[in-house]
Amino acid sequence: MLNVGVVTLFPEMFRAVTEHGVTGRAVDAGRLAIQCWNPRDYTQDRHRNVDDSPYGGGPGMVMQVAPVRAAIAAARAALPGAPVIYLSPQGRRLDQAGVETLAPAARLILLAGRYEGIDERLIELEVDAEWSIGDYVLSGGELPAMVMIDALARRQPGVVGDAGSVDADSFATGLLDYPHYTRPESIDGRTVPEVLLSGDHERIRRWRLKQALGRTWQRRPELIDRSRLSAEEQALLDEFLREQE
Ligand SMILES: NC(=O)c1ccc(NCc2ccccc2N2CCOCC2)nc1
Repeated sequence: MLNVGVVTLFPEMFRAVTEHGVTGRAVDAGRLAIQCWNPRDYTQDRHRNVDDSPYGGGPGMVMQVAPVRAAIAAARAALPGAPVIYLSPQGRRLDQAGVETLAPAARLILLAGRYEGIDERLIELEVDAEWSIGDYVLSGGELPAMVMIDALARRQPGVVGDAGSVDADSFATGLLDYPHYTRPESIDGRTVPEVLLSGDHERIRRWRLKQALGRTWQRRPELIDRSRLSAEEQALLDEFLREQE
């Protein structure tokens, strides 16, 4: 059971993961819980202000400490011991290995920033880890939080139907995915590779591994350390590359 507390000004956004697909079913099955805490509910002023002008000037506004800190405190009360993760461009780059390190956590609190960011003292006082989903700037931390929730939910037992499919997930193998096909057998004259119609499961396994290795070598060679490939993998990659010549 993965229990996630999210501190966000836009709780409605998280219906994207709680009401749809694999993550929506995980919520229904009680394998995933997402509860949002809105800093605006912890403001003391009539205008429910959560931002203010930046010291030192410059464009935009900065999220104030007090309302965010109070929302985090409420989340901590509901999720004792949960680490607080801040999604930001300054964070550690999230990859599948990073997902694996986070997956064992039963409880997490995710902090989604808006405006130009959050007062640095909030990060010093409350944040345990900063993570980034990639080197690009978004309008808020909500989509990165949902990316992390989805990736972590898939690692929870029973969330993804066929457990095998998670292990075979590309990146779970450290490789890109092999090509997938389904009916009809021919589309605009393009047919399905006959090996996939052969029923020969060993041949199909080898073909898929060859495709994964070849595509990874061609598109993301840095993901492959040839010295760590098995003899079979080396042979399949060579065969793929020969066929490409
Ligand atoms: N790569 C990521 O994981 C990622 C995460 C969040 C994010 N944005 C929210 C945010 C969070 C923290 C600091 C600044 C900001 N931004 C607020 C809007 O202005 C730009 C800076 N963007 C990209």
